[in-house]
Amino acid sequence: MIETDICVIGAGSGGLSVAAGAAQMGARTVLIEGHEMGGDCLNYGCVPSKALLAAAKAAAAHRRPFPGVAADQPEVDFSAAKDHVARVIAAIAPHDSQERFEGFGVQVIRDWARFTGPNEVEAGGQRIRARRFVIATGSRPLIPPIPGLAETPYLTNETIFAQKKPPGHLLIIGGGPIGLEMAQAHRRLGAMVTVIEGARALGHEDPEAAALVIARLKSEGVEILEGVTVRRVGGRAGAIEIEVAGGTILVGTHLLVATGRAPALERLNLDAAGIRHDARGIATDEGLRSSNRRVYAIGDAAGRGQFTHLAGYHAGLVVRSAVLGLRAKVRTDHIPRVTYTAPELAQVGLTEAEARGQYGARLTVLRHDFAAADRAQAEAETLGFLKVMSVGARPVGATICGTGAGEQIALWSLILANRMKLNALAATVLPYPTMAELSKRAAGTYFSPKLFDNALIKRVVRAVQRWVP
Ligand SMILES: Cc1cc2nc3c(=O)[nH]c(=O)nc-3n(C[C@H](O)[C@H](O)[C@H](O)COP(=O)(O)OP(=O)(O)OC[C@H]3O[C@@H](n4cnc5c(N)ncnc54)[C@H](O)[C@@H]3O)c2cc1C
Ligand SMILES: NC(=O)c1ccc[n+]([C@@H]2O[C@H](COP(=O)([O-])OP(=O)(O)OC[C@H]3O[C@@H](n4cnc5c(N)ncnc54)[C@H](O)[C@@H]3O)[C@@H](O)[C@H]2O)c1
Repeated sequence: MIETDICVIGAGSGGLSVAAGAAQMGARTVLIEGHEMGGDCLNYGCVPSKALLAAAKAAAAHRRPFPGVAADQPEVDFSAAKDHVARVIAAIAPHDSQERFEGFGVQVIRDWARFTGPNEVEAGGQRIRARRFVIATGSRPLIPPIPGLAETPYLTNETIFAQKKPPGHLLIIGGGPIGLEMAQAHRRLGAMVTVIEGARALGHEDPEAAALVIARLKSEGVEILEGVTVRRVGGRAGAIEIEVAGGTILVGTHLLVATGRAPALERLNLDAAGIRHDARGIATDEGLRSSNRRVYAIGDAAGRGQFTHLAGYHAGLVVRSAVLGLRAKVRTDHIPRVTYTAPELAQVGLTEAEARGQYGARLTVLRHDFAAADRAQAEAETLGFLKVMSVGARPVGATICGTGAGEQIALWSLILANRMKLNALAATVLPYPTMAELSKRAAGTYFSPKLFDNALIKRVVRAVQRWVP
């Protein structure tokens, strides 16, 4: 029997942050991981996908004609690109390693944890009793009940990055962030790619921004079928067949299923601890506590969104509450998200449609095309736009679509997180020429009519000019 202050289940983005914080602040901490340290993000998610996209971007840069520079046909070595992916994971892995966490004083147990009572779990042949538990078990691929799928070889995010040979023709079911990032990466690395999306690709995103991404992928040769129902899947490795509504049969060599994620809760025996949950995740209050007050849930397992930075944010709140005994209240209005296709699609706060629904006529949308930025002209990267949703001078959301959107959204994340007004940007001096200037220009667009189309100001200026020596 181990007695501890904090027991964290799952050593991924969320669990590692809680364990590191708790142990370094002096709480006795146990961390239980059933599979690989680092969780999905490091091993099967963000890290390998961004590394593969980076290799694909390098290939695309060769193909891109630039004024005065001829494009060429790059020689793509798919297996070397995969070696890059493995190297990146290996470079980051020590940061998430058992040794590093043991160095912080965390007791790490490598096994699957299951609750045996309201304040006890079992793992590695030991019983662990804790004052507080944190469930950070992440999510797994949600596999839809498509006839024939279970009998057909298919890939998910857990297996695609280990493929060393390039797929001849990759069929992807699902046009969300996973589907589209993998579609572009594989297309740029030489594969034929077909995406079959049942509804709208990137359907949660601003439609104008999603359309820009989809148009670019199509122009690079990715076939994207939207509003298409998959009726049946069949075939064998190297010869996959997908029958869609209408009877058309799509043929490819490999199949990737990217149709969403389900919280990974099955091994936890949650009922033994009285922890309420449903298909979306563990039910939590605004302090991230479950129906069992000793137990918190964070990250993908909490069903409030699936991002590494969200899991990290949850972890910070739990350290505040469970370790320091302070009040913690979760916010959602300042969480950004980025789809790392080219162009990137970045969002923080409300989209235009959401903001219109909430604020109606009080909403002002400040919009600028990338082409308006001198830097975009210099880089020949003029495709894209920035849109800021503002109620009065208080921004409630920002959408950026284009090269570097994921970096540019940081400014708006800062503004929304700190509930700053557009005045803060107007008072900021940004270096010229940068893409960030577009953000400042959005603030300028809000204030200029108030300054330049204002009869009172004109009268004041005339008076000042008359009387001031
Ligand atoms: C292909 C892909 C690309 C992605 N790209 C991005 C991105 O670019 N940016 C971004 O922000 N997010 C991205 N995500 C999402 C991101 O990976 C997740 O939101 C994040 O990993 C969630 O962190 P977590 O701590 O909740 O879970 P995880 O990081 O998945 O960690 C959960 C851990 O718990 C362990 N576990 C599960 N059950 C038990 C048990 N009973 N006992 C012990 N251990 C257990 C698991 O083995 C796992 O290691 C991506 C996801 C995928 C699939
Ligand atoms: N860049 C990032 O931050 C990043 C990258 C990848 C994943 N993620 C996270 O992981 C989550 C999961 O990604 P995802 O792309 O798997 O899920 P998703 O839920 O975002 O998208 C899945 C898509 O599949 C479609 N779909 C579902 N069933 C289908 C069917 N039977 N036939 C055809 N289409 C079907 C849905 O309509 C949807 O558009 C994301 O929502 C995100 O939170 C983040």
